[in-house]
Amino acid sequence: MEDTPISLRTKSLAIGYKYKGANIAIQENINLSLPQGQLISLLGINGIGKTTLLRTLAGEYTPLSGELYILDKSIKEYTREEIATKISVVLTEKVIVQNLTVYDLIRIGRTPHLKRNTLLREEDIKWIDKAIYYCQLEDLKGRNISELSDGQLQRVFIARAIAQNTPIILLDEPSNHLDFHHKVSLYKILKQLAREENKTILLSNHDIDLALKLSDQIIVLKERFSIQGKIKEVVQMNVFDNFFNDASISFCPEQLRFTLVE
Ligand SMILES: Nc1ncnc2c1ncn2[C@@H]1O[C@H](COP(=O)(O)OP(=O)(O)OP(=O)(O)O)[C@@H](O)[C@H]1O
Repeated sequence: MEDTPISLRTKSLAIGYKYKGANIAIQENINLSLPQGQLISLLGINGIGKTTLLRTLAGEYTPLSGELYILDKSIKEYTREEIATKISVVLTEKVIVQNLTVYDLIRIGRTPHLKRNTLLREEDIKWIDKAIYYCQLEDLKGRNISELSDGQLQRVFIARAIAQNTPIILLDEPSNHLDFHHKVSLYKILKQLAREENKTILLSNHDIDLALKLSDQIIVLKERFSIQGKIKEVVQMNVFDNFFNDASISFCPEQLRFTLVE
């Protein structure tokens, strides 16, 4: 496993935003090394910087300092179009274009691979079909997206990212509209996808219990540091003790879950 190729790497990365011309850092010294074929969960309390990190890794925000490498090449050496062939992203805010079918929306995922006005090729159709298969959307593919529930729509956006067929997939809270069964099912689908298609999949998530049971690795963002590793290793570092800064919520390392102290 140690020799697994690394798809995404950061060195002393600082992330944040610009405010009145000044750089405001949210997190500094982030060192990540995300391997191929693995599902990695990004965990941290509200407002700690998960979305900012995902947007930075996706090339939407410029790092405040440090280095970011996609497939061993600095992100600075990629054009926006090239990044879209390496990284697909599912964010929480979704632009909804009315009058699109589920199939049409998934098909948009193929855009980075198509020359202007070209018809879908065999490869494009193969990836759209794979995305429909992974996200179990066969019965919905002809429906108008305006008729879907939030949870169904969420699956369609994930399918669009899968259709894009990039080595790296980043998802911001992809399970937030899903019931427990669909949350578990999403984790299993993403893990299967990571394994079968050798993808690096990073998702942010507030379902920490599920993440600890179903991910290959986790990244935990805390106030002054971040850590990445296999579940057991990270749990042993006690990063979940007093995680929520609330004495009534306690973490049980044996059961890998939080409980409410009576
Ligand atoms: N453009 C911006 N202007 C001002 N503040 C910002 C901006 N972008 C992010 N922040 C602040 O940076 C911090 C991190 O935000 P971010 O959305 O990355 O957190 P998060 O971990 O994804 O949170 P959540 O779990 O609530 O979604 C927050 O305090 C947020 O208010």
